[in-house]
Parts: sequence; structure tokens; C-alpha cells
Amino acid sequence: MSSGNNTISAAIEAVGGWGLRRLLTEIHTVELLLAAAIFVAFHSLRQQKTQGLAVWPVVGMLPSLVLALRQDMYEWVTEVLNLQNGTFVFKGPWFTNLHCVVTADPRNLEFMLKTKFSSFPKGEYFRNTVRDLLGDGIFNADDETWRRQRKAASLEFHSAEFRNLTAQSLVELVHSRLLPVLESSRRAGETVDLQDVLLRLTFDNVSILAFGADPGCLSPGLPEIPFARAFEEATAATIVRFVTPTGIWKALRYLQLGTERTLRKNILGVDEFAYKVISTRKKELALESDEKKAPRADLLTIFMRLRDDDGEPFSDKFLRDICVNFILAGRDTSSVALAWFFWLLGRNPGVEEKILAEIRGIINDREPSSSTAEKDGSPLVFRPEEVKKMEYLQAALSESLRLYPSVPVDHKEVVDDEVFPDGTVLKKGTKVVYAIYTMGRMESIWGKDCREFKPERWIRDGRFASESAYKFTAFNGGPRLCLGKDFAYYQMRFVAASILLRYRVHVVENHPVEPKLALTMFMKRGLKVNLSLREGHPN
Ligand code: HEM
Repeated sequence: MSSGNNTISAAIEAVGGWGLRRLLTEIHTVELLLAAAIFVAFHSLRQQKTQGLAVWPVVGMLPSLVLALRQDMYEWVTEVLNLQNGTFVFKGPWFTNLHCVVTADPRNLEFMLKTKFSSFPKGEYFRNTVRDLLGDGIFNADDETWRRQRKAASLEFHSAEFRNLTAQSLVELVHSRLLPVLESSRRAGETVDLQDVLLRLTFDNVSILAFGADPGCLSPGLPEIPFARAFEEATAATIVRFVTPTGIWKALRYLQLGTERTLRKNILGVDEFAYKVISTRKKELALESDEKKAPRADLLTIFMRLRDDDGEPFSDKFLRDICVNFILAGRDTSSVALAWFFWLLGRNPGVEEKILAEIRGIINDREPSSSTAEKDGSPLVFRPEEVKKMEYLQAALSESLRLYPSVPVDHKEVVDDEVFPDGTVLKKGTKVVYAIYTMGRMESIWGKDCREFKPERWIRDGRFASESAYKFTAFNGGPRLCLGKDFAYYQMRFVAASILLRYRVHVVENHPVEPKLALTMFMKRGLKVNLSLREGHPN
């Protein structure tokens, strides 16, 4: 019996000892894991000081990015860049394409956009991601394909015919469409989304310049236009690709699922419009005799008359790409800029007064004989030479673009190993993001008052003075400077002056205004306004 008891206690001891040992081992393991976790967390968080953000094993800086999505992303980037003296390296999760260098340093911008221009193309990654929508158009092209289009389009943009077309189309769109739409909402006492109205205006305008065809988005009742809708949805679906691992969106495209299905459907919608216009134009041009050249100055007609390197006409697909790219470039950039401008004016009535004083002064300078057509009842239309004189308005628009650039971030991909002037080492293939929004809000660039809306900072000796394109990057810089810059300023001045002279724009109280996270800086919920007639307004 006793030997049996001994055996049991020996067994219990053996089991208990083993259990104890196991327990001790487990406690050790837990302790070790805990210690390792604390060390990793501590180390990751400590890196925040040197690298701007915590760097976690495997996922890199992704957690900080995900948390930032819940706040104003642009402000978050600005904060990090300010802490890091203008440049930081974003370390994405392993095996993803999220690694990049983010910079807001004007020296780096000049190096990338001008000095070493050919080392910093748009790159394979960008081209492959947007190719389905943009094809080989200027926005998506590098090297020779880009150079050829840039040269031809540049000649066109500076031609007298094109300038006439832009001026005429604006007069027509503003006086026959924009002002009547605004007037009818004023009369009805209705709130209007000014951003939406302006988007419609610039969509019609750029379609006229690119295709020589007016889709009619800005019409009474603000109708939905299939081409415009397809274009918008196709752009939105393309943007989704940038935040989806390449393998996944390619699989979805192959299987025709989700956003890839939406993209295909909407690209077909865009193509339907484009190819119809191309074939109609071809027929029209074929009917014209050689002596009586068509007076058309739209891009489509210009490129139809050109020949490629082999002396052949451009293919329909290439013509489609050219036009679609111009629409993308000029469709919403100036309208969102105007929306932010009107919002800023609402908060800075002193600036609005100065703009009005300038425009009224310009009208008063008209020859008495030609002083407005008001006497015979026709509307007051600004003339090109008057629009050019609106220098304070130009300063206010530039100031608005400094704070709310239509393209808030842009990117390049480096093709050789390079070193930025600030010492950042770039390995071949690195993606570089330049934070245009941040650049407008850096004390090191604009001084202590960088967050204030002060058009005066653009005025020297009473005249508008432009800034270096590497400091004020809203229109990009170097050889890829925005081709539509002069036109955009003209368009914005014409539209802003025509509205301000007639209406007071009241932003609806408590209407939430914040930027949307997109390639263009839309206001997330539009700009809801009410209009009232300005005292002494003309027709
Ligand atoms: C406020 C208005 C505008 C702003 C802020 C703006 C800004 C920009 C920016 C930042 C780029 C460089 C994009 C890149 O390469 O990634 C660009 C390029 C371009 N913009 Fe604009 N843009 C405006 C209006 C327009 C308009 C109205 C047009 C045409 C009618 C236009 C035509 C172009 C073209 C064709 C390019 C490509 C140039 C090239 O790659 O060589 N832009 N613009």
C-alpha cells in the first residue's frame, strides 16, 4: 500500500514538477514575447523621431497612414514634412508598392522637374495603372511620345486661332449658360452647389477646346450627360487602382469584377462619344475643299491635320487619347480652384472689395463711346485686354491656389540612382511624391504668415509678380509645366469677374467645407451657396 502511495506521490511530483516547469517555461515565453513586443513598439515609436513616423515590422509605416485616413490627410502630411524639414521616406509594408520618398523641398523640386528632368519620368507604374483610360496621351506619356504631343499642342495653345476659340467659347458659356443658371437659382431663392456648376462649365469648355464639341453639361436643370458621367466614373475607378495591389486589380480586370467592371463599362462610354466625334469630324474635313480650310482650332482638328513620323495620319485611337487627356487635364482643375477661391473670399471680404474696385476701375476706363453695351440692353462682356488687366484678381487666384492647389500631390519615378540636393538618396525605381499642398503651407518657403490668405504677397510695385515654379508648384514646373496655365488664368479671371460683378456669393452657414482625398482637390461636399444681386450690377 505504502509503496503504491509512494508511487502516486512520486508520480504527482513528477507531473507537478513537469507542470511547474512547463508553467515556468510558459511564463518565460510570455515574458520574452512581452519584452520583445515592448522593445519593438519602443523601437518603432522611437524611429518616429528620426524617420517622421513609427516603423513597424512587416507593415512599416502603414498603421500611421491608416490612422491618418481618419483625419485631414493633407494636413497630416504637412505636419510630418514640417517635422522632417521637408522630406521623408515612407516605408510601406513588405512586398507592396507603397514605398516612396515624399518631399516639399523647392531644391528637390527644381532638381527633379528641371535639372534632372529625364531621370524623373512619370514611370512604368503610373503608365500601366492609367493606360486603360488615358492610353498614350500627353498626361500618361514619357519620352518621344510625350515630346511629340507637347510640341504640337504647345504650338496650338499659343496660336491666335486657339486664343480666339478660348475667348469666344468662354463668352458664350458664361453669358448664355453660367449666368442664366445662376440667375434662375437666385430668382427661385434656391441654394446652388457652385462647385458643381463650375465643374459643368469647365467640362463643356475643355470639351469644346479638345473635341470642338459641346456636351452641354451646363444647361438649365443641370442635366446628367452620359459622356461626362462616364468620364467621371472611369476616372474614379482608375484612382482605385492606386490603392489596390497591382496583382489584385489585374485579376479583377481579367475576371471583370468590382471597380474593374465599372471601369470597362465607363471607358466604353467615353470611347463611344470620342469615336463618334472623330468620325464626324473626318467626314466634315473630307467635304471641305482645300482652298476653304475649316476655321476650326480645336485640338482634334489640329492633330487630324498633322502626320506621324512615317507621314501617316494619326490613328483614331491616338486622336482619342489626345483629346481624353486634355479633358482630364483641364476638366476640373480650374473649377475646383474657383470653388476654393469663392469660399476664401467669403472669409476675406476685404479682398473681395479690392477685386471689385479693380474690375470697376477697368470698366470705367472704357472709352465713353464704347463704354459697355448696357445702354442698348446687351450684357457687359469683359474683353480679352480687360481680363489681362485684372492683376489683383490674378494675385487672389494665385493665393487661393497656393493654399488649395487643384493638384495637391504629384509624383515621379526615378530611373537612375540619384541624390536629392537635400541629401536624400534615391535608388533607381523609387517613387517620389511631391506634396504641393504642403509647399503652400511651409514657413520656410512663405514665412510666418504662410497660412493666411494674402493676395498682396503676389503684388510688387503695384503689379502681379509671379513666383518660382519650384516654390509655387500648383502648375508643375520645368518642361512639363501645365500647358493650360495661361488659359486657366484667363478662364478663372473671366468667370470670377463676371460673377462677382453681378452677385454676392453667400456660402451657406455651417456648410462643411473640407478637401476630398482624390487626385484633384474637390470640396468633399461641394460649395453650397445662395446668391443675391450686387448693388449697381450690370446686365
Ligand atoms: C487652375 C487650373 C490648373 C491647374 C492648377 C493645373 C495644374 C497642372 C499640373 C500640376 C500639371 C502637371 C501634372 C502632371 O504632370 O502630373 C498639369 C499638366 C497639364 N495641364 Fe494643367 N492645370 C490647370 C488647368 C489646365 C487647363 C485648363 C488645361 C487645358 C485646357 C491644362 C492642360 C494641361 C496639360 C495638357 C498638362 C500636361 C502637360 C505635360 O505633361 O506636358 N491644365 N496641370
